[in-house]
Amino acid sequence: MSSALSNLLQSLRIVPLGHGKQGSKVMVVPSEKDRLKAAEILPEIALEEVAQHDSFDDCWVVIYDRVYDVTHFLREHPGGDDVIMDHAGRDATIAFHGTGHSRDAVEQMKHFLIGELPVQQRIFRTGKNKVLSSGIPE
Ligand code: HEM
Repeated sequence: MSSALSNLLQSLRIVPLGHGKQGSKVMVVPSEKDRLKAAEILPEIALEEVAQHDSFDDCWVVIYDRVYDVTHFLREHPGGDDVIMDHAGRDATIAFHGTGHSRDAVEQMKHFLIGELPVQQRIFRTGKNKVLSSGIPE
């Protein structure tokens, strides 16, 4: 296989098995994001960084020590954008918990997960992500 084609396939994260010697089988390599997810390794994001994302066009919130980028979800949020904007760039755990979100909502959150607080700033989870409080999302 030419190196140009090989480079193109690599940039598309498609790797030919056996370097083309075994026919046309290909393997799709998971993206960095998928690999982090699978390994449950989340980038650490400190509260000071979260605080920089406190606007309608760039909105992060912390819920149970995890950081969510809800910028594109704001307008779709069934509870309205204003209730989330009240906590933009800050911890929204108590408000989120107090609203009594459904299991569906907790599942939906996973799409917006971008990181977790450093261990020293966590309230709900220990260093190994052990849940400290009952009833919080795994
Ligand atoms: C990633 C974060 C969030 C997600 C994915 C989410 C998702 C949802 C969903 C799916 C619902 C519909 C009802 C349900 O299924 O429980 C809902 C309702 C609601 N949410 Fe959120 N939400 C988020 C953050 C927040 C935050 C930070 C607040 C802050 C107060 C909030 C307040 C509400 C309220 C007031 C309702 C309406 C409840 C009702 O009218 O019965 N949500 N949310």
